Parts: sequence; structure tokens; C-alpha cells
Amino acid sequence: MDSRTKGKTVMEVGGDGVAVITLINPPVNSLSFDVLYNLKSNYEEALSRNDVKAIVITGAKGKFSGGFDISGFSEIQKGTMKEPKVGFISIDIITDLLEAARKPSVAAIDGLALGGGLELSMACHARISTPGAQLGLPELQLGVIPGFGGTQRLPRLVGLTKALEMILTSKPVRAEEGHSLGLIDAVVPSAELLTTARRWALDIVERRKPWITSLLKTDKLPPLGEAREILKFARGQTRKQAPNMKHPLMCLDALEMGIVSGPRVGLEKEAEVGSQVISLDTTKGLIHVFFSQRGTVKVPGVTDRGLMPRKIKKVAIIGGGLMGSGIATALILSNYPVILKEVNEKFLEAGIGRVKANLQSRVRKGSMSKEKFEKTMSLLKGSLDYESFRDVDMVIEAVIENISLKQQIFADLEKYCPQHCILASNTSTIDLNKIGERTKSQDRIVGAHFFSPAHVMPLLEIVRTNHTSAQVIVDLLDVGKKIKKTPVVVGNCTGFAVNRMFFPYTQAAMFLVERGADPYLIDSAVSKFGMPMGPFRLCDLVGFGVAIATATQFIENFPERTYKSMIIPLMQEDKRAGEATRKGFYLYDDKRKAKPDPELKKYIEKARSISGANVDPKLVKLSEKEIIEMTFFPVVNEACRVFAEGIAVKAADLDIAAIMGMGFPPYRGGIMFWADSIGSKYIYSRLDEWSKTYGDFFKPCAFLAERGSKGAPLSAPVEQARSRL
Ligand SMILES: CCCCC[C@H](O)CC(=O)SCCNC(=O)CCNC(=O)[C@H](O)C(C)(C)COP(=O)(O)OP(=O)(O)OC[C@H]1O[C@@H](n2cnc3c(N)ncnc32)[C@H](O)[C@@H]1OP(=O)(O)O
Repeated sequence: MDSRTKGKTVMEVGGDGVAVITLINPPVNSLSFDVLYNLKSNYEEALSRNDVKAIVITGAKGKFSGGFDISGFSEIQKGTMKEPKVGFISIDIITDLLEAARKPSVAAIDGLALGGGLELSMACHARISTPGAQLGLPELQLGVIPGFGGTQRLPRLVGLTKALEMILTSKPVRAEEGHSLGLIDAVVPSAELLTTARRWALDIVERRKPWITSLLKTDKLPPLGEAREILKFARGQTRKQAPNMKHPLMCLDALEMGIVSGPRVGLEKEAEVGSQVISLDTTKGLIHVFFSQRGTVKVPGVTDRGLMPRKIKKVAIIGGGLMGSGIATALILSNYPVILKEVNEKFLEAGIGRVKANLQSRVRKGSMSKEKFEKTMSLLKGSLDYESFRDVDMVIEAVIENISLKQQIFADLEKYCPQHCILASNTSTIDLNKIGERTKSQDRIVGAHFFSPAHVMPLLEIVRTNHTSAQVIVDLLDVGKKIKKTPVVVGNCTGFAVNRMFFPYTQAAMFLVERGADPYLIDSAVSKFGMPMGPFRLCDLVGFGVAIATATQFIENFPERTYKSMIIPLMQEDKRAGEATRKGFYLYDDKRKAKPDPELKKYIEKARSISGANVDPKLVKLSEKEIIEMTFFPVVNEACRVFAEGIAVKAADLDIAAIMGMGFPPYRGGIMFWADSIGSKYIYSRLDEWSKTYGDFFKPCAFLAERGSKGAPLSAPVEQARSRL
């Protein structure tokens, strides 16, 4: 492949008169402009050659195509690449050249056909796939819409309702389902894929198989009135589920246009909308997230050293509480044999019971069979001592946040575990150097910070100290991948990356309420911004015990910028400790439905009298925009500190940590990306002004001050950061 080109296609014409065109653009054969232009010229050649009767399109190395090359969108957004004439690829190449050709095409699909990949195959006159193939249109997840005819052809092949489900959820279907839906014509083993596709193509030529033009099919479309009702319902659902995003509704416009006015007009609408969505801010955010999420496993100085992950054959977990049992669940679900250690029979039984309950909930929901349940549970063994730790490759300690207890455990682990064994702690705040103080194993001590519930939440913070070896990080990154987590490697400090960012968020909310802002309005503004819930509802959910324990750590470690509100401790004293006690900032009914509590005022007033804070008329009447700025700019400030200190190596890692650990809306691109979309100058000036009026909690850190004074992007690499890694 020419080093300047990004992918290509190759065409081979067989003695049977079938031209096989192979898409080649590793690793997923994405459709870059180079691939698409090559495909066009191969087609033109195949159509003009007398020795070619039919065409088969396939992908190299067991993958049809992962869709349009997503980096092409970033380049169009940055203006470094020009998008060709709107609809050129979809209408001129895929529809008018390929689908309307006088020679039939068959798609031979192995592995995956996603986005533009599936769209290309739908323009072929038949599709043959292997059993493992994944077929889907996940474009909305990226902020774009199916732009190679998917909004028109999918409903015509699988029906409107199923097409809407596939497009709006971005979820792919497997080959067998695709077959029963009419998306796939035949499912055959890999070894037979190409021969079957060639034969099928020749059968179409000989009229032994039908020559189907997907775009002209109408048999699966509902009558117009019914179609309009289905689309109206889909619009309502979309507005509810994605209120801050325009592109799903724009996609529905293209779909509807095709159904009402015919597929050609629909294609034109799709091309017009497809080109408009590329420049939406939400699209820029989502595409940034796609690459950032994949970038977290690229750790300079660690993953670029050629180290191979060692095989982790057995894992031990210490502590069967909520976290330990969740971690055990995640591991056995990915086939790791696990030993769960507890201090007595009662706790051990309870821990194993939690794991069982986690899996049983899957059986109840139908996502796990009873046989699979039994098989998965058989990977878990309980233990009350360390004898069975002699052959484990990794231990994850998940006991309560008590330094001396953890120190004792690590000293014991050093005695019982083999020398190569990784010694990990699930601590969320405690310094790992302190935890390992009584050992000589600093190079294999690492943080494996899961988020609750550990078998569900996608983030894994891998915390390294100055002594943790690169090999241990590589091993843990591999385990993270195998248990389907997104790992973010961070440095060692109180709260690591996620909790350090989380803390100022709840603190800012407490500050505002003590000065007269309405907590329920704050929660509502923050939810509208896109967080799963507001800070007060979140405190109720997490429970005040955890909130107080975390606050204690932060007050101890960052006293100069911790706002010491008494609201939560005062409520805790009255035994209202959040959702678990049915009373916190809200009142909860039997169904966990939250409603505001007029009594809350009493606690706020008492806290105000203790702190000496006064109601500030300006803060009583904050607009939603101001609420967002006053709660999230302190988070940006802390993220800047984390970045400047080298706790995170890349700003994009903080974006992913905020999205997956805090629930920051992905379509805003993550905390640093969002901050840069607003501008460092503005954020700096607001924080500076608030710090002069309200104190050091808002004081911009040196990094933000420096970048803000120049208006420089906050996410640009830190050249001379004092790295703690
Ligand atoms: C004018 C333009 C109109 C365009 C119209 C068209 O309708 C639009 C599209 O087709 S948008 C693209 C739709 N496709 C997708 O959304 C698929 C995205 N990719 C994935 O979901 C996954 O990557 C996967 C299922 C294809 C593979 O998953 P797996 O876990 O095996 O591997 P990774 O996710 O780590 O990916 C491996 C590397 O491949 C890169 N990559 C994947 N897909 C694309 C792509 N479509 N374009 C460019 N690059 C892609 C990914 O970034 C990884 O790269 P690394 O460098 O990190 O290894």
C-alpha cells in the first residue's frame, strides 16, 4: 500500500467471470476516501470488461468493513480534508454505479459489516455471510447518520420498525437474525463464503436467483399512514431519550422523506442531512470520544516498549462486600477462575451470595442461560485463609478504606503469593505507597479502582506509583480489556482522577445551596445538561456515609480548596443518610421515586448558621447556565490540576474518566473537550472573579491561569509537567 494512501481495494477476475473486489484497510477495512475511490475505479473496470459477468465484494482478513473511516469526519471538521460533493459517494457511486449496474453484485460478509460497510452491502443484489458476522448501523452513536443509503435501504430490507430499532439503538444483529429479517440471503461457514458468493452472483446472471434492488423494494414497508404513526412515536421517544441531540431527529427526517416521497428523494435528503450533521458540536464530541476511548490503552513509556501481557490464570479477591463481589462477578463472567477470601463463614457466604445474585439477575432478564450460570459460578471458590493463594497470578484487595488493615493484608500477601503475583488494591482514595509500606514488593503494587457496581460500570482506573513496573500495567490493561472495561492509567494521589474531579462538583453544589440556591433547581439544571442525575440526588444514591468518608480524605489532603459544608453531617446525625434510609435531600417511596422534602430547609439553615454563610441574592436567582458554570468550572479547575501534576498523561484520558466515572455527557466530549469548546479564557475569568468574591474554593490553579491568560487550549499536551508517574 502506498504510504500516502489510506487503504485500497484489489480486484481479481476469475475464470468463472466473477470479479472479486477486496476492501483492504487494516485493522477493520474502514472505507476511507482512498478505498472508496479505488472501489469506484474497480467497478468501472469490471463493468467495462467483457470477461466479467458479475462482481463479489469482500473484505480482507476476515472482516468485511467497519464502515466509513471515522478519522475522515475529524478531518472534514478540522477543514484539513474537503468532503466531496454532497451525495457523491452515496448517490453517484453506491447507487448509480454499483446498485444500478447491468452486472449483479454480491457481498461476501465475514466478521463485521457496520455503518458504511453494511450500507455498501445493502446496495449489492444479495448478501452472503458467515455465522459470526455482526451487521449494524451504529452511526448515531458517533453523532452522524447512515450516509451511504442506510436510511433508505434498511427499512426496505427489514421493515420500518426493525430498521428504526437498529438505527436508533446503534446495536448490531448477528448473521442468523439478519437472515431471518431478510437482510442476509444465506449464512455459510467461512471456508465456503467466497465460493457461495461467486456462485450466487452467477446464479443471478443466469436468473436462477432473483436480482434484487434493495432501494426499489416496497413489500416490507407499512402503508403510509401507519409508517407516519411509527415515525411519530419514534420521534417522541428520541426527544425524550436524547433531548440535547439533533442528529437522531435529522436522521428520522431522511427516513421519513424516503417513505413519503420515494427512495431517490430520500437519498438526496440523507445526503444533505448527512453533510450537515458533521459540523454539529455534539458530533465533534462523540467522534472525539470514539478515538479517546481507544487511546486510553496507549500509555507512553509503557505500551510502546514491546512488552507482552503475561497470562493471568487465576485471581484472588480479598473482601466479598459490594465491591469485591462485583469485581469477582466481572472476572468470572470473562472466564477467570477466582478465589474470594473473607474473614469468616458468614461474610464469605454473603459475598458468594452477592455474586450469585448478580448472575441470577442476568438469568431472570434472559441474558444468561441456567447452564451458563452454573458454569460461571463454578469458577468461584471461597476461602478463609491464604493457603490457596500460592498459585494465584493477581490479587485484588477490596476491603474497607482502613490504612492499617490494608497494610497488614499486603504484608500477608507478600508472604503467601508467588513472586510474580500482581498485588492490586481497589482503594478509591488511599495512597498506594502507604498501603505497600510494609512490603518489599513496590514494583508489583498497583491500584485497580473499579466503580460500583463493578460488574456493570465500564471504567477501570489503573493506578500506578513511581515504583509500579511497566509489565504490571501492561498485564492489568490486558485483564481490563478481557473483562470489557475501559482502563484509564493514572498516577497515585488522593482520589486519583475520577474522585478528584467528582469532589468539587458536589462541593460547589453544597456551596450554592448554603448561599441560597435551590437544590432541586440545581439538580434539574444539571440533569438537563446531560448528567444522569444532579449532585443532590447522587449524594442520596451513594449514601451519606460514603460522602462523609470521601470529604474527610479531601479535607485532610486539600484543605485550602475544600468547602466544608455541614448539610450532610447534620442530616446524618438525624439518621437521614440518603436513599437507603428513604430520606436524604429527597424523600423516597417504596418504588425509590424521589420527591422534594420541605424539611430540607431546616438543615440548610442550620448549616448556614454554623458556617456563617449568608444568603446571596445573586446566587438565589441563578440561571441554568450559571448553575452549570458554577458547578462544572470547579471540576475543570481540578481536572487541570490532575493534568498538570501528570496524574493523567493525556487530557483525553480525563475526558473518558469523566464520561465513564462521573456520567459526564459523552456528546459534550468529556470535561477537557467541553472546557475547550467554551474557552480557557472565559473559564479562567469566571473562576477568578468568583474566587475574589467567594473564596479559595474557586481559585483557578496555576495551569488554568497560565493557559487562560493566553486563551490556550487546556487539552494541549503538558510539556514540562511535574510527572508523578
Ligand atoms: C461522507 C461520509 C458519509 C459516511 C456515511 C457512513 O454511513 C458513516 C459510517 O460508516 S460511520 C462508521 C460506522 N462504523 C462504526 O461506528 C464502527 C466503529 N467501530 C467499532 O465499533 C469497533 O471499532 C469495531 C466493532 C469495528 C471493532 O472493535 P474492536 O474492539 O475489535 O477494536 P477497536 O474498537 O479497538 O478498533 C480497532 C482499531 O480500528 C479503528 N477503527 C474501528 N472502526 C473504525 C472506523 N470505522 N474508522 C476508522 N478507524 C476505525 C479503531 O480506532 C482502532 O484503532 P487503533 O488505532 O486504536 O487500534
